[in-house]
Amino acid sequence: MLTNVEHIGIAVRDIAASNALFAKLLNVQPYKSETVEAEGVTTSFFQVNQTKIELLEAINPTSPIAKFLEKKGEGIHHIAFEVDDIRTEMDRLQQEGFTVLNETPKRGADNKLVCFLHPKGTNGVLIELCQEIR
Ligand SMILES: CC[C@@H](C(=O)O)C(=O)SCCNC(=O)CCNC(=O)[C@H](O)C(C)(C)COP(=O)(O)OP(=O)(O)OC[C@H]1O[C@@H](n2cnc3c(N)ncnc32)[C@H](O)[C@@H]1OP(=O)(O)O
Ligand SMILES: [Co+2]
Repeated sequence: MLTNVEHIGIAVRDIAASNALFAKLLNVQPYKSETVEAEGVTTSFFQVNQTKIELLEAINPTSPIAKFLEKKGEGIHHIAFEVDDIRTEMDRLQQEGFTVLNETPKRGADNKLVCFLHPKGTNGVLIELCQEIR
């Protein structure tokens, strides 16, 4: 079951500059910064009440973020939904005809297991599912 929007991912070119910008905008400092080598990204997380924003900077030219910035420029990269059981949701969505981009859940940032749905099957929006690692 999808429970809530867990975070909105924003692709940025310079995470230090964007951290300062979003700290000013949201009036709060990022609560976490984390590099996820397997995804080719450095992230930072801001929280405003129930809403989380994930800033993403590419750490190499083959990162999905580097490709996204090249094609579309900075902006919203994905919407992440929290799920109670990621494997059950991956199976359900596959049966519903969505293209799940990884066969098994992978380790994301902020203590989560994650998977992605191809944006071509979701009206051009990259969807992330995430489940807290308990
Ligand atoms: C930090 C971990 C984690 C977390 O815990 O929160 C993250 O958030 S990691 C975020 C970064 N990781 C990912 O994005 C992984 C999932 N993405 C992918 O597997 C790929 O990026 C992709 C979506 C399959 C696209 O890869 P690829 O086909 O190699 O790239 P192209 O550049 O050729 O794109 C093809 C096509 O798709 C469009 N596209 C790409 N990314 C997005 C996007 N984020 N939103 C909407 N559309 C996207 C791209 O524009 C191309 O379209 P056309 O040009 O019309 O063909
Ligand atoms: Co994310």
